[in-house]
Amino acid sequence: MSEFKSCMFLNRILRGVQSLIMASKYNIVFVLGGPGAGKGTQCSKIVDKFGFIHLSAGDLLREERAKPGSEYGELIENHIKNGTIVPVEITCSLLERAMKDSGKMDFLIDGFPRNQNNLEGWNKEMGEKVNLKFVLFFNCPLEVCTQRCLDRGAAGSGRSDDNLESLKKRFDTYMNATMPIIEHYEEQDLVRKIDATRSPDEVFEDVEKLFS
Ligand SMILES: Nc1ncnc2c1ncn2[C@@H]1O[C@H](COP(=O)(O)OP(=O)(O)O)[C@@H](O)[C@H]1O
Ligand SMILES: O=c1ccn([C@@H]2O[C@H](COP(=O)(O)OP(=O)(O)O)[C@@H](O)[C@H]2O)c(=O)[nH]1
Ligand SMILES: [Mg+2]
Repeated sequence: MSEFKSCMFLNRILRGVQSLIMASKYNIVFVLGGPGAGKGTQCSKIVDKFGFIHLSAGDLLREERAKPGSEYGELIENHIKNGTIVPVEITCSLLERAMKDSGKMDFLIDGFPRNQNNLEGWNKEMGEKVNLKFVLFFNCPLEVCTQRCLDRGAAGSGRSDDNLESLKKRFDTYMNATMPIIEHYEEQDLVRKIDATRSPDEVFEDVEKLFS
């Protein structure tokens, strides 16, 4: 075999190995944006049309909090009410367990990673196991987000954090802890920013282009 041919052959083997490695990894899209930006609403639409599994970190934490005798129930409730972020070991293990239990490979991870501790803990535990496709970022001003959360609370969300006092703290966390994470991914050109102030269907028109 000529040198050129053996080089081509090796290249093909390498590409094969690479695609095998990628196929064995979870495909994930992180979904970020302020409280009430519409992350959950858009994730439902993506699931309906593109068949991803939607994992909301907040929902998983609320589920864990509700379990009778949960070791972490009180800690989670305190963080949620204060708009602060639960330590990554708890959230990451809930996410990983849900991913494994689903038996699927394609996930929307909604509302995570929210701070540096989340990012570092996730990278350490899951970095080698996932292929991060992109970060879907719903950009929405504070006033619009606040009104949506207050309406969600008034409509009976039952959430202990859909009130003005908690919302102020949630925004504080969002600006100080989550925005730097979005900037971190922006530096890697992984952020797909969407104007989330429009109606859900208009927002989704932009979202679906990213998945088609
Ligand atoms: N584009 C939108 N325009 C108006 N209201 C919206 C929009 N998207 C979501 N909502 C409403 O705002 C509230 C927050 O939406 P949600 O999807 O739960 O946001 P998040 O998960 O980002 O907190 C919900 O009551 C939802 O029905
Ligand atoms: O990775 C996460 C996701 C959520 N939360 C907590 O759960 C709350 C509600 O998060 P959720 O994503 O449900 O709120 P949303 O942004 O959708 O309104 C947050 O304010 C945090 O206190 C957390 O600690 N870690
Ligand atoms: Mg949500």
